[in-house]
Amino acid sequence: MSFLKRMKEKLMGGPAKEEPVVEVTEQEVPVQEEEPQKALPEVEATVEEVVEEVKPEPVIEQPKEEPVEEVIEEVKNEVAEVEVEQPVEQEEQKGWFKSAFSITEKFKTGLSKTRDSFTSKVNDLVARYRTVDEDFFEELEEVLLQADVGFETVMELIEVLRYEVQKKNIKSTDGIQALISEKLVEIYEKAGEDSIELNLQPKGELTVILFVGVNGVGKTTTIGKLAHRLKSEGRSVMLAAGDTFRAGAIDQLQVWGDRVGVEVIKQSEGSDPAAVMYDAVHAAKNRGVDVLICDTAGRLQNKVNLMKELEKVNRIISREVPNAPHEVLLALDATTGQNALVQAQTFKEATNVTGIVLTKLDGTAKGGIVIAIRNKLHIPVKFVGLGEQMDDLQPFDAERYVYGLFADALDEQLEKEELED
Ligand SMILES: Nc1nc2c(ncn2[C@@H]2O[C@H](COP(=O)(O)OP(=O)(O)OP(=O)(O)O)[C@@H](O)[C@H]2O)c(=O)[nH]1
Repeated sequence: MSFLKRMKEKLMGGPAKEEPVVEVTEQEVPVQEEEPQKALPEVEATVEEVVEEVKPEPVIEQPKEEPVEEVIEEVKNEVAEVEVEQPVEQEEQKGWFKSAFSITEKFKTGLSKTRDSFTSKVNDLVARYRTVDEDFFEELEEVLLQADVGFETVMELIEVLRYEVQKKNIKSTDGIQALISEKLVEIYEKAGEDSIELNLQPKGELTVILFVGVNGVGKTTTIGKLAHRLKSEGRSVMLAAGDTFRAGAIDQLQVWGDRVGVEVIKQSEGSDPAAVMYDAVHAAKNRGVDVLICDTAGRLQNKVNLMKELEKVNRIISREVPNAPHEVLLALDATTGQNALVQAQTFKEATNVTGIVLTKLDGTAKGGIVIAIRNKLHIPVKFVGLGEQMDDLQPFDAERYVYGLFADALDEQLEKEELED
């Protein structure tokens, strides 16, 4: 079976394997209603501007100095913006009964900025070069580099494509997008066998998830979305407000806690994050909570301080819960491009990062960063943020991702294949 047919079967055929199914009866979920897709903002920057933007900046992030009241007000507005129509209880009943197709559509919508820029250039190349030759490969290389796929990966991909083209005696560029997609998935999957599944303990045993990442990457929002997701799967969740440093961070997490309907363990601003973790772990154990999600401060004055802070937090958690934290998730903002890679490198050296959550993938025209992160860091991208809605945090899926990149060209190619059969 061709790559495209296999892909179609997976992406359109029934519930996605990795989507957990909530234990609810059919009566409780009468009809699967699609939530309206929020229109994405226009691409604001040209590729050249975006290239300019990704020049690495120093990793050091200074905390925001906004007054607490302003931050709380801002967060309330943000939360109000992502308000879904049904109240949380109703939404929970509905669970995560998303069809494979609707998740695929989320990737397609979320990657539309990248598609508009990167993919339209590939399509343009295909239209200009009727035959696959050296000039075609050179231009393709350039387009891939501009999409932040990363130098090594681009070189590898071009080499593999050259080999395939020769082996299969491919002359025409027609349908080359399918071959690029297939090889991108192969390269992505080859980079690591490790699972993107969260390392969750069996129900009844406490799982501790630590979130790290610099300020402003969307850490708090992601914690809120993940709490909602886990709760919708039937797990009890608690949050620990370990970012005691940034003004307003505790209140911001509390707003999300209220929104999702989970308890937030906190202390006053400026207190020791390790003390908050200690309280939170005890509270979680006493209440028999399934998952404790811990926020941490995003300050990176220097690596030594970061290491010390994370070491202390880790030590407290692992002393109270053997083998915890079970996940250390690093939140990275996809719109910061190569800077996200620099941040990831620093965190990787400071602590044992087990997975990456790439936020705001919908906000960048350079969605190739997912591949660069995977290949450079060898840390699985476990979730991607594809928008501001609650369920726009999705487990990463390489096939859905490449479909999101080349949707129209792949649909067209598949149609041709099916007609030929
Ligand atoms: N479009 C889009 N926006 C997102 C996504 N994730 C987060 N955001 C937005 O990014 C903004 C910042 O997110 P926050 O969670 O408030 O991040 P922060 O408080 O500035 O910083 P930290 O919590 O320290 O990361 C908010 O407006 C979020 O709605 C995403 O996947 N897509």
